[in-house]
Amino acid sequence: MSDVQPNKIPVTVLTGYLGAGKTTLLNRILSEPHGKKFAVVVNEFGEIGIDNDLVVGADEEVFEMNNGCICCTVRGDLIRIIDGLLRRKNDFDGIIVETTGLADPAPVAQTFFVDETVGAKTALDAVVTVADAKWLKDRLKDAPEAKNQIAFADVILLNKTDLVSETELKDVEMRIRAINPFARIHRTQKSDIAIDKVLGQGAFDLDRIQAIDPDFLEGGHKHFHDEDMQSYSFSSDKPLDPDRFFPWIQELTQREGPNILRSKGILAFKDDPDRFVFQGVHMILDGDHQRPWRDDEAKTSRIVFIGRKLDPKALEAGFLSCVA
Ligand SMILES: Nc1nc2c(ncn2[C@@H]2O[C@H](COP(=O)(O)OP(=O)(O)OP(=O)(O)O)[C@@H](O)[C@H]2O)c(=O)[nH]1
Repeated sequence: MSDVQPNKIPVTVLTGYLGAGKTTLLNRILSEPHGKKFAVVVNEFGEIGIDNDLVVGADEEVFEMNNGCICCTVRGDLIRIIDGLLRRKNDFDGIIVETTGLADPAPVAQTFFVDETVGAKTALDAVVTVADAKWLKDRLKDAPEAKNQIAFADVILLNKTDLVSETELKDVEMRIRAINPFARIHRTQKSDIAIDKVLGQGAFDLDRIQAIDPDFLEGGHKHFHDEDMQSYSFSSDKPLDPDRFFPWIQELTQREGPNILRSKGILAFKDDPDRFVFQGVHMILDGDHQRPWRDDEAKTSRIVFIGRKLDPKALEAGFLSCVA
């Protein structure tokens, strides 16, 4: 890893559309034996914080910003968190900001130039975008955020290569190149990549960004938000019955998969001492036990759905029907 500006703390902005593999990459970075300590800032679109609970690493401090898009309402929070971090000297080697899948990375990157205190002490090392090889093509058609995440990237992980053919991979690579001819592209599965291909890149190029976005250093920002995008989260303090939950979620995501872009949850099943983490990207589901529930935490099941044309009443009724 090269330290490009030795007196400044390097910042990596981790972006990519919903479910592309950002948290998977973050966990890889944090789990590697690099001897470095990172401060991590995560931002998610749902009302109930789930992402911070999915980030590994006891040594890392995870700052969570919910209830808003990092590029808009919570940008002040980002500045405050980073400002607070900067007051603590020599405490960490780098900052990693994981944005929501729906964030436009431009205003996030802008924070590190426009805010004086933050700008004086940090250096934006790279915008790293994780792209979902299976779904990116569709999102480039209907989600401008996905396109901006590619356009602003210095490094792109073309992830989930296991889900597509070589021909499809070449096609999506070509589409990426058409939007961004400069980024380094790495094909990955489960965001598996050497850390020195992601951190310490010294890759963020202000001139290139100003060529895309001439107002980049102006401070204000105007950008598109998908007003149709909804997020609903539900929770229950009563244990769930896995024999009810899995058939329900299977049927729901098969039926509503195109509209449910992302679902995820931390679940407490009856007679199960472990937390179960459930993940869905459209109709592709995944899940695993994470760790035992601790005595000092409430065994609350939390689930979030992000998508379009969602029916919150039906989702809630379905979720609550899974209570054991
Ligand atoms: N098949 C396959 N699944 C993957 C791969 N990488 C990640 N996943 C799965 O995709 C799902 C989403 O991964 P995350 O890392 O949580 O994605 P994310 O970008 O952080 O998601 P959001 O923060 O919700 O936008 C999880 O179930 C992962 O296990 C991959 O290369 N192949």
